[in-house]
Amino acid sequence: MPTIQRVEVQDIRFPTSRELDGSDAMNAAPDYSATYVILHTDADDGITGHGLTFTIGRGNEICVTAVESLATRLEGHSLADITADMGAYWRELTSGDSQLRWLGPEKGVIHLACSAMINAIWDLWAKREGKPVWKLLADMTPEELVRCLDFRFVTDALTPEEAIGLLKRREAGKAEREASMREHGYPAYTTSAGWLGYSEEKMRSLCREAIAAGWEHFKQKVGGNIEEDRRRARILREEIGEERLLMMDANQMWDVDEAIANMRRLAEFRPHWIEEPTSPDDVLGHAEIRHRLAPIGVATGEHCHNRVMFKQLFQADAIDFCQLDAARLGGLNEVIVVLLMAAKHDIPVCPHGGGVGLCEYTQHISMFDYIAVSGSLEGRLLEYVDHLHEHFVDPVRIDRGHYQIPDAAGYGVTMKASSLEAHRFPGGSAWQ
Ligand SMILES: C[C@H](O)[C@@H](O)[C@@H](O)[C@H](O)C(=O)O
Ligand SMILES: [Mg+2]
Repeated sequence: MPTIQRVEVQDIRFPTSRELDGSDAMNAAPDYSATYVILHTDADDGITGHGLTFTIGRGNEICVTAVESLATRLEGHSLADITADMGAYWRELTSGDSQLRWLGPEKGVIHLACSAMINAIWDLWAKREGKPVWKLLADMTPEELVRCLDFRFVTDALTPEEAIGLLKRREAGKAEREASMREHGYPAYTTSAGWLGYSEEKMRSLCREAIAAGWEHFKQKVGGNIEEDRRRARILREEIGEERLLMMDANQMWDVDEAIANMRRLAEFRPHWIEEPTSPDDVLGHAEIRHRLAPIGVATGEHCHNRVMFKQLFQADAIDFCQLDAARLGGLNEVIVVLLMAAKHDIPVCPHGGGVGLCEYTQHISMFDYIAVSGSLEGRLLEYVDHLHEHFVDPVRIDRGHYQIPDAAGYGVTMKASSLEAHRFPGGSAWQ
């Protein structure tokens, strides 16, 4: 097994704000960006580990600096030593340097940086095993998987022994579920038609294209002027009809009472869920909204920064859908802890997709979740956003609103060298 010799990090940005792709009420004009990590080893097999975390433009350079500050905690480690006890290494990277930990702890820029690095390790590991990450995980025994996890701060909700029990109860049927993923793929919804900055004409034509391509579930951005939200909801319902699902996403715009009042005015459009109705840190606020808005579901997670926050959201019965983020949690290890807690609480996980590379990551997470953790598709939909996939060596493949199982070895976010070159900030040609 090789030794990781060098952590390379790049500031990669895409000028998505020019077309208002990805725009919402809180994030008016994002430039989808990646703090992009490449792990170089001493092996002569040409294999490098690629990981990224997602930001929306300015400040990406801060995240790049955070990776540079953490790099010496990874350089010089052998992959074998890391993977032999990855739970221990995960804790070492996220908490081993108490001065750096002070910047979080386990949240914010420093945790985003850990995420990019940890996911790059998984990519390297899976590429060397010749497997996609979902398969690397699904082929592990419960004990091997649990050894990758750090249960610190969540043992009151989930112990390693319980986690092994949860995984064992899904061992029967794994092969059948894997076969079913290969045949049918994983069901998804699309956010691409509903960005807040899009005109009525653009929304209508994107809805029509999406329906023709087989999409059944749509998400709308809300949280602007409530009359405008209602107008856009009416347009979307006109286009998608009464039967297809419509989700709404307020991107944290409202106070608790405001969220309830506004959603009551949007209820006639029959939203399946309201996403990020308020501050992502307000666990009890989400519980209150959920209680008062039922049967409209409450969803959150793209800004939920660690397993402790998710633990509380589950314990407080605050959410109906867990939208964990592959690049905001501290990489795949922490994602799996959240998948297990969600399974214990019977909360469907519908990961946050989009950005740059998030769909490429989350397909592995949801397929692994189905095969080995939850064993169910009920209430579960992967998010799909139709931007920037052309920059990846192995982009996601969608057929009739379903993600097709990824076959390429690794964690999916290896970008084409030409794309990295063109989008390097500020020198790349996309920024001239
Ligand atoms: C700024 C981003 O595009 C967000 O609007 C996006 O992540 C969104 O919340 C989503 O749920 O996909
Ligand atoms: Mg969202």
